[in-house]
Amino acid sequence: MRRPKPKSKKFKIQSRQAEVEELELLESWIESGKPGSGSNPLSLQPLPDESPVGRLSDGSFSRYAGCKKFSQLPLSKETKDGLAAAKYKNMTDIQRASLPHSICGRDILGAAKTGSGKTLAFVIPILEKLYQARWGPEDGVGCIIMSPTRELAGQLFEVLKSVGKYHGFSAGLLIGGRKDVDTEKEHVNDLNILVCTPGRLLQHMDETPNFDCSQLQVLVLDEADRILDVGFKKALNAIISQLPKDRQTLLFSATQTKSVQDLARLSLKDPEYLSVHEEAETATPNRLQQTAIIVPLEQKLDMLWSFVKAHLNSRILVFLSSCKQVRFVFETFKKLRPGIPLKCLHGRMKQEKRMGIYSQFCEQRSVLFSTDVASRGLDFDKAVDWVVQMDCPEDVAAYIHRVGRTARYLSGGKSVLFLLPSEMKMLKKLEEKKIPIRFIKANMKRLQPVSGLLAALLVKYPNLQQLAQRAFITYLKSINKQRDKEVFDVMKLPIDDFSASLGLPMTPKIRFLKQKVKGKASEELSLVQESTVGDNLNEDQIESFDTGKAEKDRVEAKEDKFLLLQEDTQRGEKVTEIGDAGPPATRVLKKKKLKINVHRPVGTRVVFDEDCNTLPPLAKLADVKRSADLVHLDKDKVKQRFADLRKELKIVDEEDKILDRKRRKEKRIKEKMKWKKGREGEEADVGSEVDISASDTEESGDRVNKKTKIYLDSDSDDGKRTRKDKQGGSADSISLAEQEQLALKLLSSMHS
Ligand SMILES: Nc1ncnc2c1ncn2[C@@H]1O[C@H](COP(=O)(O)OP(=O)(O)OP(=O)(O)O)[C@@H](O)[C@H]1O
Repeated sequence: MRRPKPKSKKFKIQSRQAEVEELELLESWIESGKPGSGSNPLSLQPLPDESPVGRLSDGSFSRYAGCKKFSQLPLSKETKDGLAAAKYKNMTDIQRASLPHSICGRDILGAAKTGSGKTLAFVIPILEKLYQARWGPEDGVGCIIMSPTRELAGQLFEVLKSVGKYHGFSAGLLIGGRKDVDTEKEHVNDLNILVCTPGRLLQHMDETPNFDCSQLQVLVLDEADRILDVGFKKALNAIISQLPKDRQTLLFSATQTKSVQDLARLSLKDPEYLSVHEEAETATPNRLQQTAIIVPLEQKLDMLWSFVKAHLNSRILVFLSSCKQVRFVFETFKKLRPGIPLKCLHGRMKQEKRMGIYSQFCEQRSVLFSTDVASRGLDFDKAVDWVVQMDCPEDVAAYIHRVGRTARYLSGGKSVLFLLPSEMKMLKKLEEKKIPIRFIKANMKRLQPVSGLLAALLVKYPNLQQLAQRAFITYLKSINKQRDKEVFDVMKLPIDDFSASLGLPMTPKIRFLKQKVKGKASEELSLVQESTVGDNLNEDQIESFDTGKAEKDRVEAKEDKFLLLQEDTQRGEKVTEIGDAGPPATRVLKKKKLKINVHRPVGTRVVFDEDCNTLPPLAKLADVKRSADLVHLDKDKVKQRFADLRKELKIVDEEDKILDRKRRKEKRIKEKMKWKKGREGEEADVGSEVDISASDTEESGDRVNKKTKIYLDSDSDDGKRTRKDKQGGSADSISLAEQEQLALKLLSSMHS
């Protein structure tokens, strides 16, 4: 039953100052073991629970913090019942350390190993806060829990529902990719607790009429360092600017931020930094067995395949660096049928599918290929046996979160990290951060090569070839983009072998690599690198397929670029280069270096000049294209540019046709004239008719056929001219009937 609500709203919306005073009173009360005499209503309220440990022992705060069971904490009966129903009895380290502070309303910076129960460490205090404030449906949004990914938000929502089921609060899950945003808009103001991703929350703040967070009591950032990262910076700043500053803020992560700037952004006030495993020997769960293995780039797929085949009874989570990598490995392995269900998860999938895959993987023993979308926070219901990092994580924090998907809470788990010989420095970095990782050598004898099979698959399924090319490009791009240049060096990669290992018949070319190799324009190159770090370039811009022809001239290069860009727009993909005439900005011009050339595809039309010399393809467009040279443009402009270029092409085609027709006409006229002269000769000497045919039957037959054909051609192709000639009644011309008669005569003479 709900307790009666206080009449004045002032009661629950206290100023920060009042809250601090209240906490001081509460603390002094706990310390002295006597209720404070302050006038703050909350301090006079008996705590909801009469737990002897919280109040009646020696009353010390540390003893209060030393409680081991939830039942010992001064929590509401509803929360306790919820915890008991979900079978949570004993607190984990982070819960024991943080709850005594957080339920008193303090800001918390909580850090603890993965799988150590940080979720409850913030779910409990928000329930308690709203409970203490007697929050009701009409009070609107009282708490916001933010998560960097949709899947994690969904998982947090489930925990909240299970632990908070005896409370009367309303809660909603607001995540991107869901179509029912309009329904959400109708109800969002009635919700007390929002579990959301930053993007969706901001969308509601921007679009939902009367969306109101002004009464917010608690803000929680799960995976706080990730949400405070550059990727969410704009969204988060916009959100924070719309939230009241007088609130409690709880930040949790296994790799917590201590950046003063971050804390200032969130207006944290005297936060409690609680890093429960800081002194621990390892930064990762104790039950996690971690190994690293050197795998040359060209053997990674062989190694992964061999690993999967050797662990058919395990639940395996494989991390790759990009969506395209994930898709390629998933699609090809699926066709090769390893003998275990395969699944994939990445950010470009539809939300329902993502959620479906997530729950299927929880239920079924399978292999899940995933990007880092699954690297943080996810608590797969049934333990993941293996975490395989096929591609090296970008830093130690990413490593910790990835391996943290296994060995959660009390369960064990194993992980393996594939390292390229050039990435060995990562091992040192991991060890420096107290990650106990065992370096092992792969047993190459047991390796099952798969590249040959992939090559065959790529021939059979052209779409796989495209996927392979894209996977190739994105991988190299991802390495090139990495900030840690000590570990990641794209120049050290065996590019051709890597391409072959994906089953590609030839190595797609990447201009930026080529230039690096040549060592030309090193200054420009550094600018390219600068501009590509953290920049989501369209990978199709820099990919091409090497047809094996080595020689390319400048014109071809330009044409190729044109063709490539045309392909891109036809596919409707993002094109960020090419543009109008005019001097491009220096920095943008450097991006030109990322472009690569596509060889002219087979079947490209060859144009001849009047002397029958071949013209460079699209020479007429050279000027146009020159002017279109590489400035950063938006998609519409690029489309417009292509429309113009296509028009130009049409004009060129028309001109060619006219020229061709003219030549053919002239030829026909010449032959006709010749034929007429011959006929005159025949008419003059009728007796020679038989002689001619007898002396050179074949030739004459040919000639007749030819003549007949020419006649028919000329009639059909150039009917107008024939009619005109007929009308003109030229002395040289003969009528159609005459010509037919003549042809028949010649034919009958041949037969006879
Ligand atoms: N007090 C507890 N008693 C029993 N199980 C618990 C307790 N607290 C949490 N757990 C369980 O431990 C697992 C991990 O919890 P949780 O997801 O909160 O970890 P986490 O620290 O947030 O991990 P990550 O850093 O990966 O986000 C969950 O399955 C959860 O149900």
